[in-house]
Amino acid sequence: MDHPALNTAPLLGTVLQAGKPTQLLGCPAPAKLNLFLHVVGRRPDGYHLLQTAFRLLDWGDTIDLRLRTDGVIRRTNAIAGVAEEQDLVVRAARLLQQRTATTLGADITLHKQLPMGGGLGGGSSDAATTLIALNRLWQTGQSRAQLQTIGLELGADVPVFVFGEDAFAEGVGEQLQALTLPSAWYVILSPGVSIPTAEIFSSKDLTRNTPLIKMADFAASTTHNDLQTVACNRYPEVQEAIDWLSNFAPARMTGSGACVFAEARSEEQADRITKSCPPRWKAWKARSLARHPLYEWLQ
Ligand SMILES: C[C@](O)(CO)[C@H](O)COP(=O)(O)OP(=O)(O)OC[C@H]1O[C@@H](n2ccc(N)nc2=O)[C@H](O)[C@@H]1O
Ligand SMILES: Nc1ncnc2c1ncn2[C@@H]1O[C@H](COP(=O)(O)OP(=O)(O)OP(=O)(O)O)[C@@H](O)[C@H]1O
Repeated sequence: MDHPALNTAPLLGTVLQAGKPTQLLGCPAPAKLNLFLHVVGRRPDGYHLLQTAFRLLDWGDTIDLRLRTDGVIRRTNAIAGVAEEQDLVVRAARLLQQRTATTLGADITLHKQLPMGGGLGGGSSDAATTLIALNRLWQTGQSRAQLQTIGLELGADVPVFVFGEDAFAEGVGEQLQALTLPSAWYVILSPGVSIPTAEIFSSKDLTRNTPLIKMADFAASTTHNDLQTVACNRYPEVQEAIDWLSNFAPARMTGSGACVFAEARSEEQADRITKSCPPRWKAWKARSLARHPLYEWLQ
């Protein structure tokens, strides 16, 4: 498929008398990959302690936000499989409204591109972009750290998108250290199944005792994704996709699946691999993103 370049220049829209934007259109919500994912323990509340490396991609959803002065928050378009009240963009907006006690609201339009239940963090990234962009639209003055804390209430994957850089993560994924990685092209393959994250984490077959590694040691050869074995046993399509992609480059699953990925040697190789993908699956190429496109919107 063509490289789906992520719009990195949201439109500020018309300006109020006070110089404040009334709409932010095309706000990017990039996908992530988990380059590796080790489950190293479990908290008393059932959440798992992880070590993982997050890589941001220049491919994702986009969100339009239009200011409302009546405090109402609503999603303006239908998204198959996600009811408005459950949508992380609506929940993120309501949480920020509540925490900052703003009287403002928003109409939110979500342009969904990322497969759901794909391990690409789509819903989490949508939530993070909503927090960052509404913080600007509503002028609610939250810092990056404050938005990361609010984001964690919505999901373990939300903070890294607010953090806005490739990161080595620990805890449940919220303890983040910036990671400097060389730029790279990836092929991402969706085997056409949607995998609920909770199902994989709650499996009795999941190993939860991978020894801790140091951030400096996370080279692909010494790491793996603990969730992959469980996902492949339950969803054979994931293993098939890994086997196929492994013909070209080392391949593994991202997050709790279902998508799998491999680093390509070049954009040309990524093109060749995506073009030869069997028709029963979808494949995309994507480039690493050094920083979240909205990084500068937070200090
Ligand atoms: C698999 C990853 O995508 C890796 O980045 C994340 O750990 C998942 O993050 P997420 O989708 O934002 O997950 P959440 O919405 O917070 O949690 C979904 C479910 O996954 C399980 N969960 C999630 C994260 C974690 N560290 N331990 C868990 O056990 C919990 O059962 C939770 O009910
Ligand atoms: N804006 C949203 N986009 C996608 N899914 C959403 C959204 N809001 C709520 N959801 C719910 O979250 C579920 C997981 O979707 P998502 O695409 O984020 O999974 P994922 O890529 O596996 O995420 P992660 O890598 O964070 O586990 C969906 O099946 C859907 O029910």
